[in-house]
Amino acid sequence: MREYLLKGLESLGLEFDKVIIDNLIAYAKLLLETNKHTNLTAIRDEDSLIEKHFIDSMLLQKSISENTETAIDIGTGAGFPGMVLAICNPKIKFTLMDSVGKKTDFLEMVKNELGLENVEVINDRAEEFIKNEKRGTYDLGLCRGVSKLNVILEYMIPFLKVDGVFLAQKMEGTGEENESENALNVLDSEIEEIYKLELPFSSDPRTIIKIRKNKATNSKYPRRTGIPLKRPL
Ligand SMILES: C[S@@+](CC[C@H](N)C(=O)[O-])C[C@H]1O[C@@H](n2cnc3c(N)ncnc32)[C@H](O)[C@@H]1O
Repeated sequence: MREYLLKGLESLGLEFDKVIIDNLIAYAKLLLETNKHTNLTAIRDEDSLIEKHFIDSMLLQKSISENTETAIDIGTGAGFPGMVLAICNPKIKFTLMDSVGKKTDFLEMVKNELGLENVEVINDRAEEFIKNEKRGTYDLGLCRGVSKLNVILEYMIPFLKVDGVFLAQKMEGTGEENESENALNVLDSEIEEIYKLELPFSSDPRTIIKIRKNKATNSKYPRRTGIPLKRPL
């Protein structure tokens, strides 16, 4: 598992010290172990887990600005991409949020086992947690596999500081950016870059959409819990 991870990182041009690699491996082992009795991910094979969850999360690493102090991962599930990036970036404070308790219980266990002081785990929905004085407080937003772009924009943009960045991970060719024009306008945000990338072993294509928040968000967003999904902007 370690060799496979190191080979993947090398092909992305990334290098981390031994403590970080040890933590990533310990996290992967905890996930494989916990997944035997609690369903956290459908990926059970070690190499696929490393490529499709760990390396996939690290595709974002080079897009994280050096000035980033705070990050939020909405719908982090078993910690992708947020827990991986928290381990790789110990100086950034990460909030890892999910509405499903068994997932946040697992992340709390990983945080404690690895002694990760830069990680806060929250069991809540984005539309509720925003009420906790968290509006406009994050430099970086992360979200993978939660919903369509026009839905997750409404969850995410209110959390970001003005000038903050949302790095949305998408499968290639969904064209969701075309359906998101209204959401981007209403939330005073714009697409700055679209990166087309590949996973190193399977060559599966991946897209990262870099979105910048330009102005403070109107306090009516996000709308009530469930509405962003039911009636996307
Ligand atoms: C398909 S999983 C993706 C998990 C992880 N990001 C990944 O890529 O492996 C989507 C997750 O988003 C969470 N979720 C969906 N809507 C949410 C919301 N409004 N607030 C917080 N979490 C949400 C679900 O509980 C679920 O764990």
